[in-house]
Amino acid sequence: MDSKTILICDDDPTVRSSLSLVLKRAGYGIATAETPEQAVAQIRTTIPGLILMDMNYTRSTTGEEGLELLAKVKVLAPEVPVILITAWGSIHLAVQGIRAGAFDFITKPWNNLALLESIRTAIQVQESSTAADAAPKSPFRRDKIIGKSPLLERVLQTVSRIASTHAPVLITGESGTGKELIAEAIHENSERKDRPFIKVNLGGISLSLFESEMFGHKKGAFTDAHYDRKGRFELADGGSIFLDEIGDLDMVSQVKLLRVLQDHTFESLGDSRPKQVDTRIICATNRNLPQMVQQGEFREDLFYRINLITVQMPALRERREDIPLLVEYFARQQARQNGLEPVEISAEAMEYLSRLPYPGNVRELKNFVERTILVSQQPHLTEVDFKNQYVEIAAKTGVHDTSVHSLEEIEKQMILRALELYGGNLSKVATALGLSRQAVYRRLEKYAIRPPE
Ligand SMILES: Nc1ncnc2c1ncn2[C@@H]1O[C@H](COP(=O)(O)OP(=O)(O)OP(=O)(O)O)[C@@H](O)[C@H]1O
Repeated sequence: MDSKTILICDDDPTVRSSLSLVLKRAGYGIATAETPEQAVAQIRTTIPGLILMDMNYTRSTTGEEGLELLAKVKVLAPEVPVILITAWGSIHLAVQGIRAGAFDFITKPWNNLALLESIRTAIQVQESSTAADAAPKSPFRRDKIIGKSPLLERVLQTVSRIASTHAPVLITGESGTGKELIAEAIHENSERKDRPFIKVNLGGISLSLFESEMFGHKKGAFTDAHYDRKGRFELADGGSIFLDEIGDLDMVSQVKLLRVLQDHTFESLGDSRPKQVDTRIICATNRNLPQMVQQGEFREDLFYRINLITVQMPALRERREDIPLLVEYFARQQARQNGLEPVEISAEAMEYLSRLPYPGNVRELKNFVERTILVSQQPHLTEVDFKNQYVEIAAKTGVHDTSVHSLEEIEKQMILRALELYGGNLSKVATALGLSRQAVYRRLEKYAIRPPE
């Protein structure tokens, strides 16, 4: 395979020559094909590093020929990334192509910067997957990520492989499993580490504020715009942007986000000049995006854009062997923050802690350990100290006999009791349960609990 050669397959000579020019300037070798047949013949002789492929040839405009060619490439050279070229307005074809194994798609007329970025990412990801067993170029830094379980190690292996690429990453997993921590680690282990890491909680941005928050605005663009303001994308230029709770984004904002991911350009409110942006996209969600796509609640094309690499964070109950390490870490951290001697935790206490259910995952464990240390004020903590604290929380939240209830029922009861206890103050409920406010909202929805006014 010649990783520096790109095969351009398009029946339009002007497209072939303008693409050739751009790619040659960027240092790639070029091969061209006018028809799917020629493309197949070329691939049989020399396998290129990447294929840039139009979906429509002379026969029709259904994209059928493009899909056929893609299927052949997937048999002849399955490891070669394919980027599709489609007409604007035929995104559904691109989506079909992605389902059939294409790496990405660009729409005509294309933006050169976005095209080169997509090519670079595709080649990097391809190389990083074939070099999976080779030692990484520089050791992966994971200082703040505690745990040695095989499930966590697998996540870290994937992350260390792809951190240095520019590929968008989607991190999925329950609330409190460490998605944000992983996003930060991806940034810290990339060449963007000295540039900003901008975090945006999309669940917390209302529809009306989305554009000005993400893309910025000019003074006077709307009534309250008293000064120019940079949006989050501009702030993240050269660095990474972490879009948390991406599953909470409404359909209108999804279209706006798609545009910037596609073209790497955006316009600030009140300013019609498009701005270019170079930022790595890292998204996270604890919702089931494929299911949301099926139900028409999340755009499929956006899903494929953000999801070139998926990292699934395991729940804490699936990696209980990490619990003692995490407990030690949180106890040490808390002692350091308060200028105290670290507390000692007995072996029985560790065993007890390792058995609890943790619907709020690592965040819940962290809060629980910190609270027990604070409340008991002892240099040595035993199982009893933790049990007392757990019973107290359970009593406050009204959960007594955990054995006869399903986890969901326990969770629902805990939320109801916490709402009562904190007079409906969601921030306090969230802190007490070790959940984010958004996670509390979602559970209110799930259990059809009416949120307080
Ligand atoms: N492996 C880990 N080692 C050390 N601390 C961790 C680990 N995983 C999570 N934490 C800590 O647990 C808390 C929750 O983690 P984080 O915010 O990354 O979770 P999340 O999955 O993004 O949650 P949410 O979906 O609610 O936003 C943080 O304080 C984080 O530092």
